[in-house]
Amino acid sequence: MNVIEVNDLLKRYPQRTSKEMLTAVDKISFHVKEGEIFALLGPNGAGKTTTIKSICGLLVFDEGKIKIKDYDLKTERSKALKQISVVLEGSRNLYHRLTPIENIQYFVGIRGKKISKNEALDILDFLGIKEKANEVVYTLSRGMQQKTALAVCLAVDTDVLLLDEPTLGLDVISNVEFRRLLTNVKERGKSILLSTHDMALVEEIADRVAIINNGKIVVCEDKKKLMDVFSATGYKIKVRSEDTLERELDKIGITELTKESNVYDLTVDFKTSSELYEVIDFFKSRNVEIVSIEKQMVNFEKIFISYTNGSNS
Ligand SMILES: Nc1ncnc2c1ncn2[C@@H]1O[C@H](COP(=O)(O)OP(=O)(O)OP(=O)(O)O)[C@@H](O)[C@H]1O
Repeated sequence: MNVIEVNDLLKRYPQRTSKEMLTAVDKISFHVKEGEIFALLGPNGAGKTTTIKSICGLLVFDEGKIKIKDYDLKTERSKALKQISVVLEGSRNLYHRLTPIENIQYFVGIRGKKISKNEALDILDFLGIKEKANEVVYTLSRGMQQKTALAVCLAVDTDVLLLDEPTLGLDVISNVEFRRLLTNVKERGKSILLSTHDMALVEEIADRVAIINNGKIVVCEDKKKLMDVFSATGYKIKVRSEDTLERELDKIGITELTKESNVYDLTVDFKTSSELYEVIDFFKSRNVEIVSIEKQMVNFEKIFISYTNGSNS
């Protein structure tokens, strides 16, 4: 079952400096399945926040259709919005003069629900900030505030969570901790749509990912499949030869070459495994010694850059 369906979403903003409208989100479509972590990954200005704000009803979009758990956001707005809770980018998710407990009770209250102090404490405990339950939010660190915002989402107890740049501004330790927490939240049966330009976050916790660039989705795929496809293509090959090979190597599509005495370190991208065998035959036929062949480890950065042509993230 899909918990969110976005179809042909279009959002344009008026610009101050020109009469032309800026297309922030350009007819994008994707869906989030029940129980998964779906990441919207893109560089600055790609349209991630605009998408998240459209889904949570904070922006009026120009065209397209958004469904949240079968409720159409335009025609069944309040039912649709009841299905989700949101942590927006930045620090405006909480009342900073209230404590985490008070924030939880307040936000649960405005949803027409109730939560006891002990239940709220259990959630804060789950997120590792129970000892801060009664401190006012503005005295908490950025990471603790982010966990408090997540605690509010869990307390409101919707099945679907929307998180805009959840790890932005967190230090390395908090970042690692937050990733683990999001996985634990998913294990509680929640579905998560997050936007980010944090590739480590996507690599570690996302089930599926859509890469968005200039308002368009350039790829939407199961993360493991995407990583498999990419890791299948890159090889590091070390060969030894008394002869000069540079010219010959041009024929086999080397992407990187370094040479020390008579040892060549080569990086090659193969589209199919038969291309690899062709290269092995090529070396054999020239009596070139193959010292080693290694499949390159792929990280998400490489995938991201190849789809966005290196847009800044
Ligand atoms: N209120 C607005 N008025 C005019 N233009 C806007 C407005 N909000 C966003 N934009 C523009 O829309 C485009 C998409 O912005 P958006 O904030 O959705 O991107 P993003 O992917 O979330 O970026 P970031 O990672 O920097 O937060 C950008 O070019 C941005 O300048």
